[in-house]
Amino acid sequence: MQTPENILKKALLAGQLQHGIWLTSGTGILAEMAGNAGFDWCLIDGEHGPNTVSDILPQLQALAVSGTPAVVRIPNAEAWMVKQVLDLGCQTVLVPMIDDAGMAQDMARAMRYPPQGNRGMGAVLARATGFGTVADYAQDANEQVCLLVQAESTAAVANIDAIAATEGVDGVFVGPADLSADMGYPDQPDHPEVEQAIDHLIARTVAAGKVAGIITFDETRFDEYAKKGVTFLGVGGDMVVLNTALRGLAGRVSR
Ligand SMILES: O=C(O)C(=O)C[C@H](O)[C@@H](O)CO
Repeated sequence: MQTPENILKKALLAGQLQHGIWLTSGTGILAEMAGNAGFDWCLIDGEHGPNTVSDILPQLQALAVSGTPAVVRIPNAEAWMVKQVLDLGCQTVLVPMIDDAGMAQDMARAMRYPPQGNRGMGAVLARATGFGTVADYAQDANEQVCLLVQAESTAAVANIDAIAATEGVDGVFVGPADLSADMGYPDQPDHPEVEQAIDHLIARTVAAGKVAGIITFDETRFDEYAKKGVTFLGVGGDMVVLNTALRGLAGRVSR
């Protein structure tokens, strides 16, 4: 058994637009459904979804069966959280609220084994190596992991060039909701000043040769972001889609 190739990282680094869905149900059954739906990736959200590592495992297993690459967003920029999800077998990690290059570098180091980083050795005990089946995991893992950091504050806007230039950061994901709140426009990601900041973050990330990402639930904006250079494009959330569909059906049949 070989270290699995991170096909999502390969596609993103090749500049291929990859559409994905946020998973916040916390269940393997929804992960299985989303994994078989046809998205390029599915993100298990540990920040805003009820997803502990015990909840993440069955979702990773369901996505592995579907063949859809998994991404895990950890709740906070903590090295121990990175270690847990990588050892679970996740290869692409999204880290929220990265404000400067120092934070980005800490996460880049947590993602990789020495000498590039300080990820603890122990995957031989874990699902990432098939519990010791993958012989060369320690040699191959650094190349296959993918770190996406979130720029979603005024500090991140000021520091975007240093964040994007950080070695070991593969991409920068813009968080419109948190960015708008930090700019003083909560729940107004479409505010002109927020839009300007979003465009700046995307442009500087692309200029640095890194993967640019964002999420929007507005289907009319997918092409716009793609034209700006976004390749890691979130297009919705599982529970929002389900809630909308349920309420729509109920509304059509209610007396
Ligand atoms: O700040 C944001 O926007 C994000 O980080 C994405 C959100 O968490 C996502 O759930 C959509 O609102």
